[in-house]
Amino acid sequence: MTAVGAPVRKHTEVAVGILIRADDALLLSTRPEGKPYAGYWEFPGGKIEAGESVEQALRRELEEELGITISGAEVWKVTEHDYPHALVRLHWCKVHAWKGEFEMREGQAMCWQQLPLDVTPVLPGALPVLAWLADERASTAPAR
Ligand SMILES: Nc1nc2c([nH]c(=O)n2[C@H]2C[C@H](O)[C@@H](COP(=O)(O)OP(=O)(O)OP(=O)(O)O)O2)c(=O)[nH]1
Repeated sequence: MTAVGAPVRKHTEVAVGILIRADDALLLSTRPEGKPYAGYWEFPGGKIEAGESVEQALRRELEEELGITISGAEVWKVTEHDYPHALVRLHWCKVHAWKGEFEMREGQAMCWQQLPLDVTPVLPGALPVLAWLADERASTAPAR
């Protein structure tokens, strides 16, 4: 329940792309200088602007940040995280196909990672999704 007189925090809607390479590696990049949690590893994406669908926002963000173009994206999971700077609602999309060469247009670092990740620190809002991805992989791994 919201306390009487407490300001209601509005969600910031965010589109996030889980780019998955043919060998199952996941793309992570660092948050650019000047943003909250600068230097933390995250999945690429950003805020959904007024009038945009998740897919449109993700396509725009990946072009702006990475210089690649995706054709389609479907929401896989929706999560929320309450940061001091914002209450975010994250719309997670798995992306298996894109066009173009990766270009770090915001000065970020990028890397392809298998699970478990060996980069740190990772944005806290990404941790539940990393756990689901790991569970999914464990349950689909071929039996020995
Ligand atoms: N891109 C991305 N954002 C995430 C992840 N996990 C997570 O909690 N977030 C949060 C951090 C931020 O509060 C928010 C994304 O906002 P942002 O500031 O990066 O978005 P933006 O690029 O549109 O920023 P700007 O235009 O305001 O500079 O979502 C993640 O894995 N990737």
